[in-house]
Amino acid sequence: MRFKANKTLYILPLVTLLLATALVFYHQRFSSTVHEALLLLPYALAAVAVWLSVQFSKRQLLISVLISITSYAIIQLKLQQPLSLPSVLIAYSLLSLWVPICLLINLLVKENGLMATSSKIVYGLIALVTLIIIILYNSSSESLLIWIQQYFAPKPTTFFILSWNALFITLGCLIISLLLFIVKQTAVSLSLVLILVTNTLPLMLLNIDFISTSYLSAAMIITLFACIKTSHELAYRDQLTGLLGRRALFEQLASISGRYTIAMVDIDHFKKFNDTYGHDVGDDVLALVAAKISEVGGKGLAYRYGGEEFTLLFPGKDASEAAPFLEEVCSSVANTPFYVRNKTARKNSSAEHRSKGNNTSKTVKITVSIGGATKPSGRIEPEKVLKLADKALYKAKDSGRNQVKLSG
Ligand SMILES: Nc1nc2c(ncn2[C@@H]2O[C@H](COP(=O)(O)OP(=O)(O)OP(=O)(O)O)[C@@H](O)[C@H]2O)c(=O)[nH]1
Repeated sequence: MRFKANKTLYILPLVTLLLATALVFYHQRFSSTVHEALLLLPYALAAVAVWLSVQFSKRQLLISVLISITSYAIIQLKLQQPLSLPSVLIAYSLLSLWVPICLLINLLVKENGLMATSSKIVYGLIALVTLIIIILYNSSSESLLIWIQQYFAPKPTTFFILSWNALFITLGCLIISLLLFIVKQTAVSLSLVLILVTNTLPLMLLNIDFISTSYLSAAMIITLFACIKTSHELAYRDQLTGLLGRRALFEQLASISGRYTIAMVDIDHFKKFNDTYGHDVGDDVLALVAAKISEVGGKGLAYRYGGEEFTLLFPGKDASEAAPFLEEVCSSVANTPFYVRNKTARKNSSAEHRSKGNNTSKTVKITVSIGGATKPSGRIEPEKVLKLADKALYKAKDSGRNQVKLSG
């Protein structure tokens, strides 16, 4: 399922990051009781974030939360002493390696739910990395200390104390997470970028008071936001087409005070199409038509109404103003060829068949009929406007399909 990012995707995470930064600067103003309570905040938020990521079966979010909270606990329990102490130095250096490596493994394996085989591989790899780190930490060997000091020792005299090597690994991870976000543009992929940032800042600027509490609380809030956004998408988006569904349409209609035009769009002879090529090919056609419909101009909003019916909504426009955009949608669908292999070819698509070039792929023309209606003046229920648009749609069907008819 893929949903294009909109502005709301960025606002809450950015506000959270700003608040976390403000907390770093102004935390001294709080009383010691508030201070104590804030130290526990990441744990409380992590508990809720773990619960929600399990509910939504989001392995990437769950692992990110667990890594973030483990990092926070280690910073609080082990790294509140001078880095010049060998055990603190080793703990810091190993943590600065463990966090980006685990986040990278989590990021690189596609999200397929908590119990998918790919997720089990992620759990196994992270467990292995963690085990190696624990063994290294407990080995207390001289050679380990020398190796760490050579490659991953913090730079206590500089502002950013993270070693160059750890920084390079983190930057590599950041670039990959940014690329994934650019491609996917989802709340989850954005949260994975920001979780990496909020985990890295406390390690880079460890000497700044309250930095881990602030930014790792932010990491948890960003995860919670991604979970909530995911649940919202599940409730409002149609999975097959990625369009908003009927619930979103009625909420939008309830919020429009002025005039608007509604158009019902219906695929022609879709039953015959399903019967000839099968339901799966029918689903592909629905997705193709949805993609065309969502390109509508005139600030029209596209929804999947249900089945093979779609709705276009033009706030502030009457039917004559919306008509050119409806005509455009109608001809754009009709002019887009749909490639399909017929039913028998799909069934018999054995290697032998394909090697003989017996792949009977053919082009099918898909058309839609559209009926539009403007909200009449006065207090009119949206359902009544939808009925008028439906009547106009029947007119378009009766007049030979592949055309637009307007009510009245
Ligand atoms: N593949 C697929 N088919 C669907 C889906 N939802 C509804 N349909 C099918 O859409 C078809 C609707 O057919 P009808 O309402 O009889 O209309 P039509 O065949 O499109 O004919 P006209 O509207 O008169 O041009 C039925 O065969 C439904 O099974 C879906 O999500 N996927």
